[in-house]
Amino acid sequence: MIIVGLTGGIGSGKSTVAKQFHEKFGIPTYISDDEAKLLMVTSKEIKSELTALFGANAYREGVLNKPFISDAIFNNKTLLEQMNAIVHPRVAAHFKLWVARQNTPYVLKESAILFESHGDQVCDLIITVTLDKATKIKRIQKRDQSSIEKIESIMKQQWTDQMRISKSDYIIENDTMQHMQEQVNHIHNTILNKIK
Ligand SMILES: CC(C)(COP(=O)(O)OP(=O)(O)OC[C@H]1O[C@@H](n2cnc3c(N)ncnc32)[C@H](O)[C@@H]1O)[C@@H](O)C(=O)NCCC(=O)NCCS
Ligand SMILES: Nc1ncnc2c1ncn2[C@@H]1O[C@H](COP(=O)(O)OP(=O)(O)OP(=O)(O)O)[C@@H](O)[C@H]1O
Repeated sequence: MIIVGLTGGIGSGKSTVAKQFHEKFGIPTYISDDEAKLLMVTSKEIKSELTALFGANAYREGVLNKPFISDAIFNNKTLLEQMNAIVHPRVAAHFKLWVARQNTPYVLKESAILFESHGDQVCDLIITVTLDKATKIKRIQKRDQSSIEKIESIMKQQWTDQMRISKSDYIIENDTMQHMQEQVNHIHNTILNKIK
């Protein structure tokens, strides 16, 4: 079995693309952000280390205090890196266990920060989802009413599309659903042929 990384900046459409691979072709998809968030509330070690890093406000009644953490990290690279150093090694270990349970020709590991977190090192192939900045912002705001300032501060902490593209095997331009689906079909068939 091979591991295919699926990355792209905030709002590029990674989750939507991952859903296509899963629903159309039954490819197991590991959504790193969802798994990270789950581990951040279920792992005693992560909870205590995040509480030591951010203080008692990190959690409210056992629930991650997202607005507080978001405000703290997205304008503070050092703090972001400290949080990542607590969370990401645990996500990597969890991913390894998950992969061992799968039984398909390939699996997808979806992460906005695949390269930044060095998750690309366990991937055999990498797909980057691209989209122009203005459309990304429009779609994010429609999805979750984030402010432009918040979106821009997150974008600044992530790699650019150019950097991702230079290290990727396949690119999906997510301009329209139909175009995206055509590219997903093509890439799925190409990967299957490659590993035959
Ligand atoms: C910081 C948190 C609490 C902010 O939550 P909030 O609901 O305000 O924002 P949301 O989760 O929608 O994140 C918005 C976007 O930020 C980006 N993002 C999230 N975590 C990170 C990170 N560690 N580094 C860079 N970008 C990130 C993603 O593109 C994400 O879609 C939350 O994102 C979180 O718990 N992040 C840690 C988990 C993680 O590292 N995920 C990244 C992929 S593994
Ligand atoms: N081709 C498309 N046409 C129109 N809307 C789309 C398309 N692809 C995705 N979207 C919408 O754009 C928004 C962002 O997509 P999605 O949540 O998949 O992005 P993401 O890259 O996973 O984002 P994040 O990094 O923030 O988690 C969603 O509301 C989604 O429904």
